[in-house]
Amino acid sequence: MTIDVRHVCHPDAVKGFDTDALRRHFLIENLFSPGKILLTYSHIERFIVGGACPTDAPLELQSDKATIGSPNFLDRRELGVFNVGGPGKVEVDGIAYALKSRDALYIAKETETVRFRSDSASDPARFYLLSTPAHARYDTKLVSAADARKMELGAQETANKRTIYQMIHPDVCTTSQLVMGMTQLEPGNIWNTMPSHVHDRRSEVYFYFDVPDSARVIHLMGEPSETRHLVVANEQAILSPPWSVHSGVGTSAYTFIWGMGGDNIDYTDMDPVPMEALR
Ligand SMILES: O=C(O)C(=O)C[C@H](O)C(=O)CO
Ligand SMILES: [Zn+2]
Repeated sequence: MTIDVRHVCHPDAVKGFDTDALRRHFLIENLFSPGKILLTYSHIERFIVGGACPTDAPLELQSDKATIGSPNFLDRRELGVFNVGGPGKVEVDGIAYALKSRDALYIAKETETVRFRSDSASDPARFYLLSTPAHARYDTKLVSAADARKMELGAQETANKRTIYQMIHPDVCTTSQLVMGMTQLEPGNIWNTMPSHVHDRRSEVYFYFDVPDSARVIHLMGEPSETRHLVVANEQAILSPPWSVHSGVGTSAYTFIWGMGGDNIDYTDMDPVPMEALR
């Protein structure tokens, strides 16, 4: 298991970042490596973001003295897991939950052991992980895309026809602060979250997938009057601080998993940015 640590950046400092600095602070390029768990610890909301890709042997989530400090990873945290690979199992204190592609599992605070397995090493599961600190324990729950609260948004004419699957969401699954779901664009549609917004009371992480090898997503970030962009390839993630706009456009359709933590668990708590304010 590896943990990369990222610190918080003030927006005034980010104005002067070049492409390398923007990518080093806000883009997570590698989330999956066969037979490994790769993690990034961000001081933004104390998110832990990563991926587990088990092959022949199970992989166990372990704590880390330098960052988490408690004996078990989830002693004071909760965890959202989305499978974006082949079928697999997540064992939570000995109970196995089967996750096919796009199923999610919320794992409770105070869980002692979490193990990831693939059903077949030739089609390994790819478990995307997002964890936040938690003040209370709620039940571990498996949520499939069919169980999600769904919202159909946008139109073909504006190239933003998409379905939002709210999965680890207060109407579906009770958590301390973690809210997660998935946005899937219809073929031929490329824009998410436009008009854009900020969510000052929460920070977010976006994991982009279903991006063809030859395609990229242009993720917009920065203060509304001082935008920057990151060019994102398949299975890469973005750390989004509360002062940053949220919007993105692809060179083809894609899917992304959004995850949020912060001062409330109200998905709709977003401040729209008027188009004329964007620069
Ligand atoms: O396409 C969209 O619109 C979204 O996916 C909205 C996100 O869920 C979001 O903005 C979360 O902050
Ligand atoms: Zn958003």
